[in-house]
Amino acid sequence: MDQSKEQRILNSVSYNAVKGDPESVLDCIDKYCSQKEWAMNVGDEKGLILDNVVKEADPTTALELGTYCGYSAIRIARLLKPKAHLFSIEFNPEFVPIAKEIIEIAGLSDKVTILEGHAQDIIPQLKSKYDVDTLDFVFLDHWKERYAPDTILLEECGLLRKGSILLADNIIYPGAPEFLEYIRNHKRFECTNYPSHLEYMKVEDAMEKAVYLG
Ligand SMILES: Cc1ncccc1-c1cc(O)c2nc[nH]c(=O)c2c1
Ligand SMILES: [Mg+2]
Repeated sequence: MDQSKEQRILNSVSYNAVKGDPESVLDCIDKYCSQKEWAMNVGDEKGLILDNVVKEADPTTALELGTYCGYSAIRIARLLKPKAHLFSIEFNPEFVPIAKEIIEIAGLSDKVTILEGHAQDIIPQLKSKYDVDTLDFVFLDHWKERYAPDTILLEECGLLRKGSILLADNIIYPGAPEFLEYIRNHKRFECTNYPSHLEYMKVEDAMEKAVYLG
């Protein structure tokens, strides 16, 4: 059976990255995906926007929708303060073990819990099953059609508090028009747009930050 692209990314990280060094894992993935095989990691350019918003949020509890190979989980977790934690939801069973391994190589397994399944099934369990109170930061990077319904679900489950910061990837490409419509017309969100480019490409993309006003 041929290896998957994600397995090849893991092979490259395992061979080239410095164990326990998140920056070297990120650099290795960015190098591989810009030189060898494109993959849908948030990447280095949008990754800097993600870094800045995570630093602004300085979250105690963070949630990511869409783990993929763990690249953005590493970007987020490497900036978390000692007691802080990131929950990352991934529905593709092939990606979960690869992300776990890459996060382990980065030395961040203690700060990240990967939850396998669909966000709409796991979000309602975060309080009861995972002892989450409210979320300080949420990164939406799973499937554009789910950005709006899952944002509504987070609010309905009482997981957002005054000042919770949401950041969404791929606002332009592949695009999330329903989410933009929803979040920009919803009076309880304060939105900011960050123009950028699709990972590893010269194609236009953007990220949208939305602060929950309570
Ligand atoms: C896969 C793809 N092909 C061409 C252009 C863009 C994409 C693309 C890029 C991303 O950053 C994505 N992030 C989360 N989820 C996605 O499905 C996704 C898809
Ligand atoms: Mg993305």
